[in-house]
Amino acid sequence: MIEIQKLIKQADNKLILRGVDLSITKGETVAILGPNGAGKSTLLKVLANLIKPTSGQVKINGMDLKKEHLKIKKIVGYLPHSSLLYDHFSPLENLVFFGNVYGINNVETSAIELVKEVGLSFFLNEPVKNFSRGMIQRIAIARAIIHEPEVLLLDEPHTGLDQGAIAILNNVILTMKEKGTTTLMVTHDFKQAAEICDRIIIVKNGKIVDDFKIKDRDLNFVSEKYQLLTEGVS
Ligand SMILES: Nc1ncnc2c1ncn2[C@@H]1O[C@H](COP(=O)(O)OP(=O)(O)OP(=O)(O)O)[C@@H](O)[C@H]1O
Repeated sequence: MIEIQKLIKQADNKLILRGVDLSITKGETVAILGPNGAGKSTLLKVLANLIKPTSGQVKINGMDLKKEHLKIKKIVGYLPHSSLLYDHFSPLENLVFFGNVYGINNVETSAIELVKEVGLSFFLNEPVKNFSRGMIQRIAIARAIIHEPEVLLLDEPHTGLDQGAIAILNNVILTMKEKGTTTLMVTHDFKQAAEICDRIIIVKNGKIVDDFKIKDRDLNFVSEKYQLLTEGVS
């Protein structure tokens, strides 16, 4: 589903990604862990087509990111650090707006359903400028999946969420997985990574330094591997 070969990203004479090779199959849920500044968000931004790689090849669903980025955009959902929501719009207005951008059918019904799914039906018509950070994050997640993407790119999705909202988000991710969605999630939250992901990738200094499957939701295994590989990195 996602094929990355020899990906290099350089900016301001700094090598941010130093030759990333990665292959992710359809339906996998993959966590990207790594210390601050390792290049995790940059990797996600390249896949979301927000920034161009310096060199290397990226294919999503068999399509070359350089040549078919418009088609790829339609099948990719991206949750960045910022919510991308319009402050003065309600959740319903925001989701209808973004749903229309993607040209989805029955946009209002889908929007109402998604707001319900993230537990904010009561606030359907309130402007999001009055929302707490966690509430905004919930609607931002709904925005990222309004077009039922085949590939979901999540940059620290659990940040700012309370326990209830974490459970809702994990449920959303697992439900999408059942439908065949491939998810790539940057996170510092090992517990959530172990809870919902099948596979962990550790990025350090712009390179993948480990890539393994998780067995039995084993958080200790993930923590130990991480510490071993990132020792000495502040
Ligand atoms: N446009 C840019 N120009 C120059 N340097 C950049 C640019 N974008 C990112 N960087 C640098 O590249 C490095 C990797 O950034 P990135 O945001 O990908 O890290 P990260 O692994 O997501 O970190 P964090 O865990 O702190 O979010 C950082 O040192 C960052 O300052």
